[in-house]
Amino acid sequence: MSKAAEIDIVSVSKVYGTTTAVEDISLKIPAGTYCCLLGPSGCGKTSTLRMIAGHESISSGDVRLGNTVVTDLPPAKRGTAMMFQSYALFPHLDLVDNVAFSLKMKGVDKEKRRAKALDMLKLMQMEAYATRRPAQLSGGQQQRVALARALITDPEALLLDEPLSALDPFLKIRMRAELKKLQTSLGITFVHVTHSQEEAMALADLIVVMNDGRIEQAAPPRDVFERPATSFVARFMGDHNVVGGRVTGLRGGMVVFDVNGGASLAASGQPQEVGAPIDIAIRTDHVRIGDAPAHGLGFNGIVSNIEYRGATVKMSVAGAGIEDFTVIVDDSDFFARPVTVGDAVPLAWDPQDAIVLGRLHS
Ligand SMILES: Nc1ncnc2c1ncn2[C@@H]1O[C@H](COP(=O)(O)OP(=O)(O)OP(=O)(O)O)[C@@H](O)[C@H]1O
Repeated sequence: MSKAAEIDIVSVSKVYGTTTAVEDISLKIPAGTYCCLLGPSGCGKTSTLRMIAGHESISSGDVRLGNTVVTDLPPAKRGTAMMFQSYALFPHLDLVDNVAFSLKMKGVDKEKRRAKALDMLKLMQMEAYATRRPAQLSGGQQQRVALARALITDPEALLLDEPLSALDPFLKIRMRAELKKLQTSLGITFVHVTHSQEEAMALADLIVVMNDGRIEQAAPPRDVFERPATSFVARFMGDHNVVGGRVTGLRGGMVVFDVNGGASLAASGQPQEVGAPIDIAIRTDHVRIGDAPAHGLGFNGIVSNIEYRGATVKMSVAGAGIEDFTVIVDDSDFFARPVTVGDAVPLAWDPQDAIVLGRLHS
């Protein structure tokens, strides 16, 4: 239906008075990508999305869509469409007129715009509701109408600001699957703002993790999860232990470091200066319980908490200068050799499961 466009963000900043919301970010989103801007509240995701859409001015830098610099173009001239968090449907208009609205603004004649609006409602399986008003719809149906309304201009990129946040958990997961299907079938670029790492992992081809107005990592979901670039990313994505210390040297190709007042551990990564502060990430589900730690790949600790989660069991362990270390084991492994709070346990992991993290804000 539409053609997809690459979005190129070049050294873009957004300053509101004395607040720098977005600080000199550069990012290429390839045409046809499902991209999620992910990060905590206030990190600059929405400002970034609104600058791509043209709903917010760009303080410095440029945004390009395909071959066109759109930095100074109004929203309707950019080839983008935006779907807002609240859907922003007009309560007094029926669904056809809601969906046809932007074509009306463009001066498209009534018959033509209503026909196109019906086509869009059909695409979203909402044609049976065409004469209803938004208040007569469920949350999921309102979202479909908002999507139809955004897509009626045949945008090259669809921008979505927390599109699933108004839905209950069950509907959220269903609509998430529908969004992915829609993006795949349309083939256009989607940029979707979310603070949920689970949502981003489920949907994105490209996850852009933002923190404090900057990009910490932009990579496919599996890379972000398996090779978090920074301690912020490792903590935000979850399922990693982040352990800090100071580098003491190199051994067998591994970086060796001391945890403050505790164990000497080893990690895979670039050689670091002796004495430099270091953070490493260890996957919570890649830790073995019961294997004696060797070569800095593990430590002995005391179990401080146990949570049963059904398919898995989560344990908190403290020791060797590490206050709260999380271990997730399969339920069958746990119950084959159960431990209780207060037990001393040896923990061990493989060299590739302890990775040195980079520092963005040094
Ligand atoms: N219109 C504005 N005027 C002043 N400051 C603003 C404005 N809009 C956003 N900010 C500030 O800019 C920063 C980034 O805001 P932004 O809305 O882009 O973050 P976000 O990551 O989308 O957060 P959330 O998930 O809470 O929507 C915040 O510190 C915010 O307070």
